[in-house]
Amino acid sequence: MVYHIPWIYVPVRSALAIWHQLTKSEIPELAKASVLMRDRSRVETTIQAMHRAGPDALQVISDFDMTLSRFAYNGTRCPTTHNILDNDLLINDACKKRIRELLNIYYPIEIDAACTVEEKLPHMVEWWTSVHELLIQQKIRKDLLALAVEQSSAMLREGYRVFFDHLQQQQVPLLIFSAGVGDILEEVIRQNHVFHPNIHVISNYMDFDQSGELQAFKGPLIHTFNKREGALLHAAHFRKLRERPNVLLLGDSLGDLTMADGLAHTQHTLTVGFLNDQVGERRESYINSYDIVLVKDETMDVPNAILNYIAPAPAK
Ligand SMILES: Nc1ccn([C@@H]2O[C@H](COP(=O)(O)O)[C@@H](O)[C@H]2O)c(=O)n1
Repeated sequence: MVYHIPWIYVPVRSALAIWHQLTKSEIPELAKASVLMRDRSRVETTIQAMHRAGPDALQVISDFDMTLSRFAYNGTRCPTTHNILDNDLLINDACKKRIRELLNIYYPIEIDAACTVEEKLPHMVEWWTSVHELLIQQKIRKDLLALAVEQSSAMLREGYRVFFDHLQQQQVPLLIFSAGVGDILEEVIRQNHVFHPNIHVISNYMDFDQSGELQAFKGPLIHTFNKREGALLHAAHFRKLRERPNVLLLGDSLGDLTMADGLAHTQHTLTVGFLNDQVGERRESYINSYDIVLVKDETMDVPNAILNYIAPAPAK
């Protein structure tokens, strides 16, 4: 005969219900329509563990283009850091035309859900290399970069100030790991007044000659799908942060998931992926790869709410 012991099962059930309720009430943003999760329980358990460990155990690693910066505003695409260079101040019409042709050839490959990373790799190297060579031929002037950023329609995601300021106040290190152009991304965050001392940038930096003209790009090329190699090359940076084993990782490409590969030891990692483009085709792979997927969400609401729970601002 099987006896049901309700006083065992009922409390377990209600404990689970309270658990879900707790996270829902602490982070109601997770119930936004734009949020998709493959395994809500894993997300909740990870967030709770990171909350218990607190801000001193945390570091944030984020991609820049289309992750911290907006993908679109009022239905119009916002520029990437490379696209910001598409300005009469910096390059001539023939160069603009060629860079746009290359974008039309290679961007569809970058986001093609039917293509493997291995298949994409040579194309990404070709794209970045060709564009950088074109930019070098233009002898872009360093002193005009700030003006080009000012004249561009680049925008950081809604809620960016809370994100940057909160991390700075809580002294949580923010690594911005970008396959874009480092000089430009720094200028974008500087002009938005959020280039705080807790920020470290790994990116493609321009090398200017003595007269201030672009002569090369520094260091090994970083493209969307080789961030793992880039992370391993910057082992010294990651070693400095070994006392912070919990990682909040933000990206917009599956390649961004390797940005934390330079860390020797991690305890808890929560990955948040912005799915901006080709949503239908890429939804499944994003849900299978990121813990939280934000579909066509131009805000920092969810990362901000998670950070506010993991690393709450001290009560005033
Ligand atoms: N010539 C190029 C090359 C790349 N892009 C885009 O920039 C993004 C940079 O990568 P993040 O790691 O910062 O996301 C990438 O997604 C490319 O689509 C470009 O616009 N022009």
